[in-house]
Amino acid sequence: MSKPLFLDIPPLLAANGTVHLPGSKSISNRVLLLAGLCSGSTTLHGVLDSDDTRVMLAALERIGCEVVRQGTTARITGIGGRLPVQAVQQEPIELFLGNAGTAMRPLTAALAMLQGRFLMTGVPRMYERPIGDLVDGLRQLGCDVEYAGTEGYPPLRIGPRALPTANANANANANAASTLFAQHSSLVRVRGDVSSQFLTALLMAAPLAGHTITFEIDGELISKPYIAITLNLLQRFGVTVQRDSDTGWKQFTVEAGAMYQSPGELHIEADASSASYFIALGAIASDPAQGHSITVQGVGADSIQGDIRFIEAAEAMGASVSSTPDSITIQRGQWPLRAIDLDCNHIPDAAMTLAVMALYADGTTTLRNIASWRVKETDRIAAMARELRKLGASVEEGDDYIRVTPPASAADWRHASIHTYDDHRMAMCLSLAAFNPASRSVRIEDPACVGKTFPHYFDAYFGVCQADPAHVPVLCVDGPSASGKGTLSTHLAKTLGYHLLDSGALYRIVGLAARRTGLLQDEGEPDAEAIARLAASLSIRFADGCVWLDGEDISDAIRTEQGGMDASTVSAMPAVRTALVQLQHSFRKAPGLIADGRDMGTVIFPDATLKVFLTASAEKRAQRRYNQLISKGFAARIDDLRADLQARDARDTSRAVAPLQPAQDALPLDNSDMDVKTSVQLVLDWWQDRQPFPAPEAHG
Ligand SMILES: Nc1ncnc2c1ncn2[C@@H]1O[C@H](COP(=O)(O)OP(=O)(O)OP(=O)(O)O)[C@@H](O)[C@H]1O
Ligand SMILES: Nc1ccn([C@@H]2O[C@H](COP(=O)(O)O)[C@@H](O)[C@H]2O)c(=O)n1
Repeated sequence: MSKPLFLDIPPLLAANGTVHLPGSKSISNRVLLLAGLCSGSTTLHGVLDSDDTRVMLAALERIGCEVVRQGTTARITGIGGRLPVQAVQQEPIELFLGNAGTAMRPLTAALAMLQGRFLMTGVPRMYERPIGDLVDGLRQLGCDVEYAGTEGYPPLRIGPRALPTANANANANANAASTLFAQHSSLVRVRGDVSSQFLTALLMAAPLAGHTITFEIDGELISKPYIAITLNLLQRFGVTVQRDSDTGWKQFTVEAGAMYQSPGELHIEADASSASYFIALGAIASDPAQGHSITVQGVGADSIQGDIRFIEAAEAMGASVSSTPDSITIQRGQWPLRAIDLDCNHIPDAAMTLAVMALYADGTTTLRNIASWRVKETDRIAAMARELRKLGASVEEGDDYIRVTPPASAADWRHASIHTYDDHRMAMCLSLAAFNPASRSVRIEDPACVGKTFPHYFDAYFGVCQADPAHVPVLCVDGPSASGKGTLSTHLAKTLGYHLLDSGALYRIVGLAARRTGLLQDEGEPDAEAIARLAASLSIRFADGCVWLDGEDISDAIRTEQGGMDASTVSAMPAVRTALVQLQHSFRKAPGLIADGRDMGTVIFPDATLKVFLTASAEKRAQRRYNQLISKGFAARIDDLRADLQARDARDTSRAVAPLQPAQDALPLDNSDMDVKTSVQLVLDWWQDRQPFPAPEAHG
């Protein structure tokens, strides 16, 4: 199935717990490139695994670096400042960089300094993000960079840099050319007021020039903390950048002879911009009176990232924050939050989070000096204004500011389907709106866009958020054996981003455990109370797509036909059913639950939002089970399977407690002649009909 179209977040109440953040995107992509330009190998720990780092790694491999990845560790063997022979060719190598500004800009600068031909491409939004100032800077250094589409924007065509020899475009001549070049020095003027990534890109590429380069900044340099990260990381790779003695932000010099030197190993700290969502979460929803707090691990007081200063802004709004060198703990301080008026130039990315915190403030919040928002993944000022208005806020926007006034009262909050503009930060920021005092649910469209920097954001978020179970939506799928409940439920859970309860698995586990302990035998009457006590004592875990009993993976052991019959036997015991009720209720957690079984809609979740009673003819079900077993290499006879199914159905339907029957308000679905895709879509349509949001449009 394709990417989920939306994620519906139910009203949330509180937040408490610890979050382990992924590595910083800014640091990951910088050090990946620096490692790729070095000689020898560099082992990087804590590398962010996301869309933006994936395109960088793929590009490095294409230009000749060796990349070995294991989890969050990457070992990069670099090109030693020179393209391998196979990369120096007539036909350009296309490097697709998605919407990753942290890959497009520095890679363009580095490759333009070398002797190859490249076509730098990306997604359509990348072609709307200006790059002209970087290209101008590179051309001042003799680089051959052309626009392959619109003037001033990617895609870009890169050719070999002009070297001061008659026949300069072969690698073999590069040494001689560099010697000549080393006697030169260049002065390059760079605009500093559109994106600091241009200067970052030029500084990172400067050692490749082979001569001294001084960069002079035109206009006020924005996002200085990102330049500070660049300077810090260049230093760790052996490159010292001299700065002017006036402000330190007007002139930067990289001397001839500067060379990248691998630090051998380097640990990447967690992403401070990603921390901002959890800092805000703590400020909004971690009430110290209830003993709640949010702790963010992996980034703290020692961070080199500018967005760490988001803490100061959050404190100004009322958050109570304490830090260690590599962690931050946040609780609610002042409530409601305090409205602020802040110049956000120093925290351009994290400042978006303040715009959503402003929804919970005691007045109007103004965020200034944020013009760079307009040239990010989307026009973030316009996007933020539009989406906050949907929630009921009053928003004023200017070229470089946004002013947010929260909804006047709880009644003024509205259910909103938040469009995310393929911008990860829109999705993550706006998820915080689910703490609204009106208990309105919030829909986040295209939630997978968080993959740009934080692929497991929503798991981390819901892992520390609490909701009133009564507000957590449940979709029940009940029906007889082999009707396709598990298949349908799995697809629904994936599409809706919900948890999954396979209640049949619980009875199968109890059946297996009862048989193993001798409480269930082919002959004689089993002791139901003893089996119920056993059921209550089991340590059951669903993780990594497997079912675990006391640390043993029993996924296959419970799936046999004998397992189904044993489950059916123990499930007819009232005491066993009672023993499993609380465990089943504990699955009802934000953002929602798909519950698969026999009595989900009748007994366990009678208040479910939607109940589906799934059936298919006995012939079809037997045939499906037969196909299922044969495909797994098990011997099976279709007549025996049909008889087993019918025996199981008869026992499930006729038992005294929680018999298999449709809930009164269940919608029947006979999928005898329906494929999986059609039945999934039908149920999703029923689900959508019960939501307060308009039907979503498919996105690309
Ligand atoms: N609509 C459908 N059309 C065709 N095959 C289907 C359909 N739904 C499910 N199947 C297939 O039928 C088999 C049984 O489905 P599944 O295991 O989901 O049923 P179930 O109701 O969960 O069974 P049980 O109650 O025994 O756990 C699977 O191989 C599945 O791929
Ligand atoms: N809510 C439920 C779910 C299952 N059972 C019993 O468990 C048996 C196995 O279930 P599967 O869905 O995994 O096949 C089933 O035959 C039922 O007897 C139940 O009682 N209530």
